[in-house]
Amino acid sequence: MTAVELPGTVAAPHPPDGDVVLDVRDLRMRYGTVDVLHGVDLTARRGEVLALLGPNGAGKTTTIEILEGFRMRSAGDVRVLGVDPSRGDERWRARMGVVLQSWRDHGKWRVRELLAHLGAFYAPYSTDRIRRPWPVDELLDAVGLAGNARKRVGQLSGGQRRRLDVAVGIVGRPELLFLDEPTVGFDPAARREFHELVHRLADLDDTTILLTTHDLDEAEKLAERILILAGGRIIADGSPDELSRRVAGNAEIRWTRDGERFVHSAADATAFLRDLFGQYGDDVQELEVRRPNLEDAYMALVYEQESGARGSAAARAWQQGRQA
Ligand SMILES: Nc1ncnc2c1ncn2[C@@H]1O[C@H](COP(=O)(O)OP(=O)(O)OP(=O)(O)O)[C@@H](O)[C@H]1O
Repeated sequence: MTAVELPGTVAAPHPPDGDVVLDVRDLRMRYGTVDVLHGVDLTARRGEVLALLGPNGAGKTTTIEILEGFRMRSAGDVRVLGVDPSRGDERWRARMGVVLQSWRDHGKWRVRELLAHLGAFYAPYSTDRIRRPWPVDELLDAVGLAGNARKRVGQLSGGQRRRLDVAVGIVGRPELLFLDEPTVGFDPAARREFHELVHRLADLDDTTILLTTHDLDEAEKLAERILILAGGRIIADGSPDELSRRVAGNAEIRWTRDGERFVHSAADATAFLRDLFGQYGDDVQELEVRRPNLEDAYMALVYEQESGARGSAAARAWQQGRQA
């Protein structure tokens, strides 16, 4: 049967595609009288890594908490692993992993025992394809906590504690993993190891990962798709390269000649360099070409959204003033 869209209806039917892990249409959230999400649309497929970016207070945590089933949405159509999160049961929950921003209080437990204990909850949900839970020693190795297995949780450093949070999130071998600012407090080596772990989960285990971060460099390294949430909507959805190209700014070219420094901004860097070398040849030294990156794209898109919102708020205020 073909679905017919009636005038006035918005929600399209969810596609019967086993590969679609997240399917969100027109998600809305209101706290009291304040609308935070105005109609968020997003989809994710099996094995995709998505980074959800946006300014403070944009609604990233709210969105993730709704998808996890922790928070009830105000409106919209949401399917997570084919299920409406407000109706998810234990079997559904066992297929998801969550690493929240806040710490849980497991202070007196020892690391190894805690993971073994939590892992036991997942054993009944083991399948032929996915053996649950993740064996504790392998898991400790994977998150870089093997040397701290006997420590009490309360004795861990901030970064070690965050690694434990990640271990708790993945002990059930989730098909879908939510990571809310996962690397806050990580030193550079821990951050790199964590990035390898994320690639391993996505590539080898086909885990779909939705993460939030304010570290755009991390987003660029980890995610094949970037979603920018601003003004209560997803204002951009694409690969880091696609987003950078969308706000195609000029390339910045730096060089020195006879000990003097030069900086030039050019729309067509290749043509400019051809001319530069044609004119000065070997005298051009210490050449650097910097193209717009994800950070430039993010700043431009969020600025555009915010100045548009300020513009329309001013227009509304002006209109109301005229009507008063
Ligand atoms: N329980 C709540 N009750 C009322 N308002 C809330 C509640 N939780 C969040 N908010 C508000 O909703 C908005 C979105 O918050 P949220 O934590 O989802 O944003 P975020 O994008 O995750 O921010 P950050 O980057 O700072 O972590 C904020 O204005 C926040 O104050």
